[in-house]
Amino acid sequence: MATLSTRRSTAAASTAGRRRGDGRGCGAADNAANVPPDGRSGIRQTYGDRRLRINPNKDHKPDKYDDLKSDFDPAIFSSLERHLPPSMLDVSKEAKIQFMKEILGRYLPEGERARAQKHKEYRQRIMSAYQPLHKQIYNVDATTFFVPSFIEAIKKSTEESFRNIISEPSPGVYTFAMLQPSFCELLLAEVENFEKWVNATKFKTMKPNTMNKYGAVLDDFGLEAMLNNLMEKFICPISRVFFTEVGGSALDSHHGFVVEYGNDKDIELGFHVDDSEVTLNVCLGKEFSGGELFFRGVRCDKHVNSETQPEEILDYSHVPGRAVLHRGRHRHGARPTTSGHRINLLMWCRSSVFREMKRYQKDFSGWCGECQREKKERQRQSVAATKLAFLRSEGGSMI
Ligand SMILES: O=C(O)CCC(=O)C(=O)O
Ligand SMILES: [Fe+2]
Repeated sequence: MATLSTRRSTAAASTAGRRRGDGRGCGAADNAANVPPDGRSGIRQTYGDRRLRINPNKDHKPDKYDDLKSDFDPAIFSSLERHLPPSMLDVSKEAKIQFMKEILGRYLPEGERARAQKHKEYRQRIMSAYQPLHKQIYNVDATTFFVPSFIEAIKKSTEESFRNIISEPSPGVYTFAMLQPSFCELLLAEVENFEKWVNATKFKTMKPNTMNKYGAVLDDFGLEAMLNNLMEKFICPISRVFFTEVGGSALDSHHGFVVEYGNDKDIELGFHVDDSEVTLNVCLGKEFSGGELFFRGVRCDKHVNSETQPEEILDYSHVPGRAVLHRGRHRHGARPTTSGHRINLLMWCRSSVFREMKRYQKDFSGWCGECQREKKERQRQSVAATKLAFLRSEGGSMI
């Protein structure tokens, strides 16, 4: 198997630093697991338990950080405060800030800080000059964006309501009708309008990620708040049910973009994993043939190039308006678009809490197919060894 790539966004801040909104992200996590941050400061010695909680404390009312000068959005601090260890919830605001800055600092080391600032300025330059074509798509309006079956399922937000609209052609790949054709058209027209503006003004824009040359980053020209809302209200309810073990209950930032394929665009997309915990991929149109997604099983970093098992093979054909939701670590690629023009909306949804936790784990058998296979093999060998020892001792006692 060819060595697989990990795709990254071309922008700087990829994790905790970009979140806007109400500071709640995905809200409650279900499975408890504590996260030990590697505290390096005096704070660590002053207070007892330094471990973050994966379950946000919903009863705790976080401080307001709007006045805080930091590279991170104040909402991140309010959101993270709910994950602080119980012993830290009532300490001074300054102590909490110091502790949280240390954790967040890991997501934005020195070099990246400058790049994040540049990226912020880049966005400001675009947004001060670009005139949106369809202002109505800059705020989520469920009835014009989504098909009724999707809205109904989200209203109930139970596993059963999701299973009614979702098909799962291979474990961990969920597909469902999501976007109205009229919304797809508006979004396509907005992207086209943005691209026209880019060409007319010769503005040098960033590529959507390290592997796609054609497309646009929606977050860069004003759609970040809308997409954040979409993630919180319409993706989190689903990912909380199907992707809890990879931070699906605690998504708190995203990278939103469109990719374009066709004759004079990208043709195909190589085998890769995404820089996301959960990826939403929705085909917007237009008319095309080819461009199937191929999936080859979920893998952790260590096993990213390990063999595919036959049951992990899936080829999926895109249908306009239909969403595919999968773990970012689900290895995949896109086959050549052989005719026409294909444009897909992508949201790489991330969880800073999950990324923090992952630093302290070695066994990912909760979601990595190869970790699971190795664990089963260890269990099989241990049962076999126990049986053998038992048979030997039985044999011995019969003599
Ligand atoms: O072209 C596609 O549908 C796949 C896109 C994709 O995997 C990605 O952008 O991460
Ligand atoms: Fe991808």
